[in-house]
Amino acid sequence: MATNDTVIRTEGLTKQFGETIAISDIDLTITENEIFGLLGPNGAGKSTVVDILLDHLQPSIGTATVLGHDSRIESPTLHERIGILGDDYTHHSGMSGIEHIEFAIASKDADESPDAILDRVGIDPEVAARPAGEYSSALAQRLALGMALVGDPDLLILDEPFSELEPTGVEEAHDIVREELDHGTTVVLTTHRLDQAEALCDRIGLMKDGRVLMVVTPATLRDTIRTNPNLAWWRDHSV
Ligand SMILES: Nc1ncnc2c1ncn2[C@@H]1O[C@H](COP(=O)(O)OP(=O)(O)OP(=O)(O)O)[C@@H](O)[C@H]1O
Repeated sequence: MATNDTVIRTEGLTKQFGETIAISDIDLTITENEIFGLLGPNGAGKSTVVDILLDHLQPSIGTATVLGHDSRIESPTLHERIGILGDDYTHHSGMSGIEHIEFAIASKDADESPDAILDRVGIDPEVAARPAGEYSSALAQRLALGMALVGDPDLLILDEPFSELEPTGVEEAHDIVREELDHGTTVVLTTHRLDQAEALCDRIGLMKDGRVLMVVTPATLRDTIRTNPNLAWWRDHSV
């Protein structure tokens, strides 16, 4: 049974695209105030899980409940409680960085200072005034993280959020995610980087071929991978 502090619950979650089974029979319970990672190789099904949680996709079978709402039933206010950094984020090339943050603030009916958000993600005012079309991929990902932080979300969903960042940027982004957790935000993130999941997450779901093979803690992650014959992929791809 789900408890009061359950933020996300999936039961038998399955998604098929034609002949391809993208995810199969996924049961997950993610609770308040944790950073939960979905760790797996390309094609494991991480983004499909995220897209169902965000109601961007409908499951073929099974259910997902997010902040108490069935993901299949549209909720007009749920988006205001969730911060999203998708793996396919795009910016409007003619709009400046600060205009993107102002747009996110307006769309969430939030009351925040764009400058404070930009400062948190390390974009200085001069850069924020430039069109996002001129941004490097790392800067664009910082801006996307900033947009996700708008509105002090109860839930942050981050799909490969650090893929474009340089090592110091990754460290800074980890700090931001931990600060969000300290403010009571639950975080779900996907990554294919074992070291990043280990450094940041409280619990980690190991995904491969559309299944969550097991859920481990960072403390047990490497030992589990070393000793479990079903987890050979991670042994060969440990960073
Ligand atoms: N719209 C779609 N149509 C057909 N197949 C899809 C679609 N979306 C995903 N898939 C397939 O479903 C499987 C899971 O893909 P998914 O993108 O969820 O994996 P992932 O773990 O997020 O990988 P990546 O890190 O590469 O995004 C893959 O085999 C993928 O090709």
